[in-house]
Amino acid sequence: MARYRPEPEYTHGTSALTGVLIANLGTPEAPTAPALRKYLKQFLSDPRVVEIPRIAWWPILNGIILNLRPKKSAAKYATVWTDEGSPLRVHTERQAKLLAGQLLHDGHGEVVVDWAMRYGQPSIEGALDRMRARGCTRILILPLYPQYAASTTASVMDDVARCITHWRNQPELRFVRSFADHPGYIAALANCVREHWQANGEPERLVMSFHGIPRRSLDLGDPYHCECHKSARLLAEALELPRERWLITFQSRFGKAEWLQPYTEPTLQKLAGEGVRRVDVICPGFVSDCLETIEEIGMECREAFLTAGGETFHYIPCLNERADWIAALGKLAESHLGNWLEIAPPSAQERELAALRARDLGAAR
Ligand SMILES: C=CC1=C(C)c2cc3[nH]c(cc4nc(cc5[nH]c(cc1n2)c(C)c5CCC(=O)O)C(CCC(=O)O)=C4C)c(C)c3C=C
Ligand SMILES: [Fe+2]
Ligand SMILES: [Fe+2]
Repeated sequence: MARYRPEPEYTHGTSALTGVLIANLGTPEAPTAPALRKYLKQFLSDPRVVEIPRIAWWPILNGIILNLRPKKSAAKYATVWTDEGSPLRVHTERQAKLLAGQLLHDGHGEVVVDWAMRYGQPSIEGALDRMRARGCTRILILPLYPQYAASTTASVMDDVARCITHWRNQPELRFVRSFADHPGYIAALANCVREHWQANGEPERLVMSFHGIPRRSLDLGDPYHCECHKSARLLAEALELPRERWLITFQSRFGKAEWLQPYTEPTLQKLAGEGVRRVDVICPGFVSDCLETIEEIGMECREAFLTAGGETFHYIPCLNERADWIAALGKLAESHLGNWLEIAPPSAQERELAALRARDLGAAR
């Protein structure tokens, strides 16, 4: 096959459309050891995620991790799995559909919205191919990671670049790098906390737990740690919380190396030991509930806090499908779409011509 493949459909300049591609991490197909093995193999083979030289990492990954972890992780996934599937996948799909509705509501009905996962299905490659087939020549990539990290955001960017390497007619691309300080995102988080407190009363401490990364990444210049601190500070400011009532922690440590500190679970145990009776935990780095929030925070950390002498533990859910968050997501997308929104969508006649050309091209091949 030619290195640069023929375009599947002929798209003429004037029939070009604008698209938004929502991307998230990805999740196994089922809460089973074989599905986990496949997922973890792809995930943990990404050099953006594990920055250990291949020669040293392969034997550990294939010899130890992929033999032990799938079974253990599958059991954890089984505790959060729903009739519709993995929570992360369910929320991401719903968010993409709601974003399409929001853009329509905001008067941008001609924008194509699709969604994909960095690992597993639906893949970024498949989504980009679908968008190309629909005539998108301008694509905004919107990773659902509020804070930039090389292991997440940059990995999405790498994969998009890899996917279009073989395209002849490449799209114009834009990326949302991060939205850690986006006013709509912060306001939605604050509303979520306030509503929780109106219904359940206030805790002694609000713990803001973010997914960790290796400490070494921070030393090498990854801005993730800084962006987490910014989001947390802005959320505390929006809630008018005095400094002594909130704290930042990092969860989901993987392996033996040092990760960003302080760690979530030991901090909760320490708080209980110091006599703090009620904590609320929120995970502002995740916009969708998933294994790491429902199971790790809502189950494991709850247990750890209560066992250490704490009395009341509330996990405040992620933004998920909240209307204020979807409206913020719409604003975020619109601000990055910018002048693309001013380009007139193709007319019915232009679409018809493009379809005819595609047919002719198909016949000519
Ligand atoms: C091995 C290193 C890992 C790094 C670095 C890492 C960074 C990172 N991850 C998220 C978001 C999520 N991670 C999730 C699960 C998960 N993460 C790791 C490892 C690293 N993450 C593993 C091995 C797993 C799988 C579960 C397990 O076996 O423990 C999830 C949940 C996915 C789901 O299906 O529900 C999310 C979301 C961020 C934001 C991040 C860096 C900032
Ligand atoms: Fe992770
Ligand atoms: Fe975890």
